[in-house]
Amino acid sequence: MIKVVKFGGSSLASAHQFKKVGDIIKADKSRRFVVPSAPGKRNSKDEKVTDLLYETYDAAVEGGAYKKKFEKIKARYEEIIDGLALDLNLEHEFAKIEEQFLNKAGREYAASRGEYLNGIIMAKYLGMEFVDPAEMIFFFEDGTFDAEATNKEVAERLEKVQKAVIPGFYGSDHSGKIRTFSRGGSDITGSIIARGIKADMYENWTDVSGFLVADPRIIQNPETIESITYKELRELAYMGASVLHEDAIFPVRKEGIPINIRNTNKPEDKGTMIVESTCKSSKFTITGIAGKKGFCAINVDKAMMNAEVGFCARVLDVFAQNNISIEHMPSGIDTMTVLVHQSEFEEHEQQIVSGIHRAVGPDTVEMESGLALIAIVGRGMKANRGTAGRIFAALAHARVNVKMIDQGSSELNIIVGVKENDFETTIKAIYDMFVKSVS
Ligand SMILES: Nc1ncnc2c1ncn2[C@@H]1O[C@H](COP(=O)(O)OP(=O)(O)O)[C@@H](O)[C@H]1O
Ligand SMILES: N[C@@H](CC(=O)OP(=O)(O)O)C(=O)O
Repeated sequence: MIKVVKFGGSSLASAHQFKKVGDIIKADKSRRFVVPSAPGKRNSKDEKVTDLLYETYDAAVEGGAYKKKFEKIKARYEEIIDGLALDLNLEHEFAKIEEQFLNKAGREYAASRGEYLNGIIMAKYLGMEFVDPAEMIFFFEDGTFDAEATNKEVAERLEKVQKAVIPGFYGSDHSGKIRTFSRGGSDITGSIIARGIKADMYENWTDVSGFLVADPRIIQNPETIESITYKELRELAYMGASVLHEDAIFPVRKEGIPINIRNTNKPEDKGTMIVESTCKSSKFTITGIAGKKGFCAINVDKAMMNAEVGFCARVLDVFAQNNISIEHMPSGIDTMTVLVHQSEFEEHEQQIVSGIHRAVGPDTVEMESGLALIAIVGRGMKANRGTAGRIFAALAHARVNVKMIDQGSSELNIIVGVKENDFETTIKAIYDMFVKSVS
């Protein structure tokens, strides 16, 4: 049995947390490949080292005062090294990093140093080999991940390695420049390593006892999901359930490796198993609820649009021309609605409206901003009739005005669109209807 274990920033925020992590790794010999994140927040008011690195780099590049922030970063690592009583001095590493900042080595280089330094400390603490992901996790020049070259290199590089610490979040492009995944990307590194070494299990250790039915910041003490499929998880992660990066399932999915979400602060809890498929039915009709704010709906109306061949394609082409990706597209006989991320759309708004006029000559084009989308996800929905009806009933009862409802063809998810200020109420109403009232 070989396990890859990834520890998130909350699990490595201090020497106290590092000790818990050390105990977890030592408790199971199969935990041979360790992927650490950078130190996260020690409490809700604290700062993540990754954020401090971005800020320090920006200040250094702009010629501003950066030294104080840089000292803050050093202090975070010193607290860990001293607390673990390690014979380790990172002064030369910090000197190199400062020099690289002043040479404008890039924001991605800056952010990656959080994981790099934590990896050095972790390797020393555990007595394991340190393997730099810059040597085996590759990106294309445009910043997208080169999965196949990476997989080959990881397999070759780690073939004869018994145990290793491999920092998360970064790699390099083919010119040798350091590149990072998007925020939360150490989850992806863990998955890449698990695929490359054909691990039996990818354990992802965080500060909650698994994937919860809803965000614990919205629902108090939500139920834990015992098992969830890759597909369900992808839907929830994409819609804001931030416990696992939405792209982290792709590498392990190729090898059918399960992911186990575990709690560093409660290692006795079993957590959540994320699997390709399972015959276990979920405890409730729905597996989970997640949502995001910040959407805008563009409603295009034209009498008899359904008789015009290629109408939708021409409208969508206008969005594509402006490089805007589309989230959802519910439609009626004489109307179609396109939902997009408001932050991406705003800048191109007027070009898109005039583009739609030129492309299809609509009667009206109207916009509604400040929308939230909530995904209700569950493999159990297929077998249970009336889920959409129950969602409507729950929201009517909670006095929420439903702007849109869209069921995926896989019957795995239903997306509800509401005003942003109804976001929390909507999640609570759905949770109460499907989970609280039956548990
Ligand atoms: N459905 C959910 N289940 C569990 N945690 C969730 C969910 N939705 C949001 N979260 C949040 O995700 C956090 C864990 O993710 P993250 O902060 O990235 O951890 P880490 O630093 O360990 O990588 C939890 O503390 C919780 O607040
Ligand atoms: N440290 C990076 C990458 C990461 O995955 O962190 P965490 O495991 O704490 O979410 C970030 O803050 O985005």
